[in-house]
Formats: sequence, C-alpha cells, structure tokens
Amino acid sequence: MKIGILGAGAMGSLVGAHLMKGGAEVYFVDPYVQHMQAVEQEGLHMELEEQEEETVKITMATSDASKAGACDLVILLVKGMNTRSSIEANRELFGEDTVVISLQNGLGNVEILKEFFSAGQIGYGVLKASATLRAPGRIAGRVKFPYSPKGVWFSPLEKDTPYRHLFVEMEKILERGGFPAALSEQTEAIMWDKLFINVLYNAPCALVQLAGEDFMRHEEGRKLLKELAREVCEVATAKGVPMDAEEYWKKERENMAQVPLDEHHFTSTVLDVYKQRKTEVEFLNGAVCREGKKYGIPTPYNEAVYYLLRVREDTYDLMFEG
Ligand SMILES: NC(=O)C1=CN([C@@H]2O[C@H](COP(=O)(O)OP(=O)(O)OC[C@H]3O[C@@H](n4cnc5c(N)ncnc54)[C@H](OP(=O)(O)O)[C@@H]3O)[C@@H](O)[C@H]2O)C=CC1
Ligand SMILES: CC(C)(CO)C(=O)C(=O)O
Repeated sequence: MKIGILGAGAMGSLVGAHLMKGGAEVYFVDPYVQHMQAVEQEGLHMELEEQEEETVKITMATSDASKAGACDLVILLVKGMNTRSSIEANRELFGEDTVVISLQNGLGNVEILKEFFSAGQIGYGVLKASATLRAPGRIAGRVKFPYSPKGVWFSPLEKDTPYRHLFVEMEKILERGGFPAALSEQTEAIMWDKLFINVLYNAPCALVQLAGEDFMRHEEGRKLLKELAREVCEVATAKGVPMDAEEYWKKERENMAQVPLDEHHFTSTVLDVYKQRKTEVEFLNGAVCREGKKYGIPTPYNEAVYYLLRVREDTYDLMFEG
C-alpha cells in the first residue's frame, strides 16, 4: 500500500516510520526542508521509550508533493490550523480513490476534510502516543502511553465505506510494524477521552511553559485542571459520550502520580508557544466551548484558557523584553 504522511513532523514521522516497518511504501511530505533532506538521505532515527534506538529508511521524504504523487492512503498529521492549507497545497497526493485519515488531536479536522473529500473516503483517529522532533531526521517518543493498550485507534467516518479494506490493511501494517493499533467502533468515545488529556495539559501548560506533571503537582494549578476536566466531561456527556468527571479526574491523578518527579513531558502546544507559533487551541479548549454552547453547558474555565492563549499566540511581537 502506498501511504502519504502529510505533516511529517514529530508524530507524522513516528507513525510513518512504523508503517514503513510494517511493509508499506511511505512518502513523507512536509515543508521542513532540512528534516525532509535528513530523512531522505539517512533515514529517520528514533529514540523510543523501552526500545532500542533505530534508523528506518523511508521510501521518500520531500517538500514537493508532486514527487510523491497520488497515494492509496494519506495520514494527516499537520497541526489543526494547517489542515485546510496543507490539503490545498499538496493536492498531488490525492487521487480519486485516496482515503484520508486524520490522526490529529482535537475536534474540527473531520469537518474540514468534508470540504474536500466524500464521507466514504474520510477516516479519523486518536493517538495515545507521543513524539518530539529533536533535530532534522531525529525523533524521540513512545508508541503508546504506559497505561494504554494501544497507541492508535481509528475508524472510517462511514462504517460501510467501500474503502474499508484500506483501514483493515492499515491496522495490520501498524501492528506488524510495532505500533499497537486498533480499528475500532469506539473512536468517537476515545476522541473525547484523548481530548480530556489535551484540554488539561496542552493550552494551560503552554501558557506557563510547564510540563503536565509539574502543572498537576501545583496546588492552584490542580484546581484549574479539575474545573477544565469537569467542563469537558459535562460537554461530552451532553453530546452522548458519557464521561464521569470524578472518575476521570481520579484516574488522571493516579496516572500522573506514576510519573517520576524528575520527568518532564512537554505537550506539542508548549512547543508551539516556545517557538512563538500559532497553536491548536481552537481545536482543543475552543472546541469544548463551541460544543458547550450547542448544548447549553457553561464552560467558563475553558473559555478563559482559550482567550488567554489566543492573546498569547497573536502577540508574540509585543511581549515585554525588559
Ligand atoms: N507531539 C505529540 O506528542 C502528539 C501530537 N499529536 C497531534 O499530532 C498532530 C501533529 O503534531 P506534531 O507532530 O507534534 O507537530 P509538528 O509541528 O512536529 O509536525 C507538524 C508538521 O506539519 C508541517 N506542516 C505545516 N504546514 C504544512 C503543509 N502545508 N503541508 C505539509 N506539512 C505541513 C509542519 O511543518 P513546519 O514546522 O514547517 O510548519 C510540521 O513539520 C497535531 O494535531 C498534534 O496535536 C497527537 C498526539 C501526540
Ligand atoms: C500526548 C500529548 C498530551 C503529549 O504528548 C499530546 O497529545 C500532545 O503533546 O499534543
């Protein structure tokens, strides 16, 4: 199977390398020229938790989609704010029968995909894995969270799509490549489950440039996280995905308590703010607020976090510098 990775940054590289290991033909497409050149020349070097370091050769890594051409499957792993523009700028990756699967965080990317593709060609999923781009051609990360049975869950938007065989094949390739994967009927519930994590640790941690576990260890920080958690659970429940706020909060505290004191895991949004970039907050806390409004659920804590990060990402050039 010919698979394109649109947005071969940290997560795209991690997923793409495992698809390659599982036997697919894999094409990285990303505007980060030095990273594409390093992967094209040397392969992708991976330092993954609980695994030997390794370098994986990739079929092609390029910033020019026309060199890759139309794929059977394209995995979308750009940040949400680049979803629309990345599809428009890389149309050569998409043939009439190409299936596109978003494994991005947050809510709202599938709606953008619907502007370009028929519902039968769209898939979506959730990554319970993490990665950081350390240098061109080099990533670190893990293929699944320690407490999670799988690193990725995904499904077609339409259960009886004529392209289902591609989803079945992708699950097999990922598993064979060492990336625990599940083609699932539960993806929507798992998306909210993952959104819970991102709502807690992406935008709030980006605002103060902290690791999630350090934010959680702070008494006042914890009070904010608990309110954010309550709101996301209330909205999910109203939407038909039951999430018990107390239960989720307890489980999250237990997971975080297992992280050693000297470990620091910075979320992808912390890195965006560090690099003074736009963030995905619109798809994270912003999405909780939008969904909350639809169901009449107030989300003041998520709104405050959303507004603050919107200010931050629009005003890097105005920051106090002494
Ligand atoms: N990092 C993590 O641990 C996790 C991330 N995720 C999610 O995965 C997605 C990707 O995140 P992550 O890998 O961290 O982000 P990265 O910034 O590392 O990678 C995104 C890549 O997309 C590239 N890109 C931007 N515009 C385009 C375009 N028009 N065409 C092709 N590529 C483009 C970026 O290039 P450039 O830098 O030049 O803009 C960048 O290399 C996000 O939705 C994130 O929330 C999910 C789970 C964990
Ligand atoms: C998994 C987690 C929370 C951290 O890697 C993430 O999804 C992100 O960084 O965006």
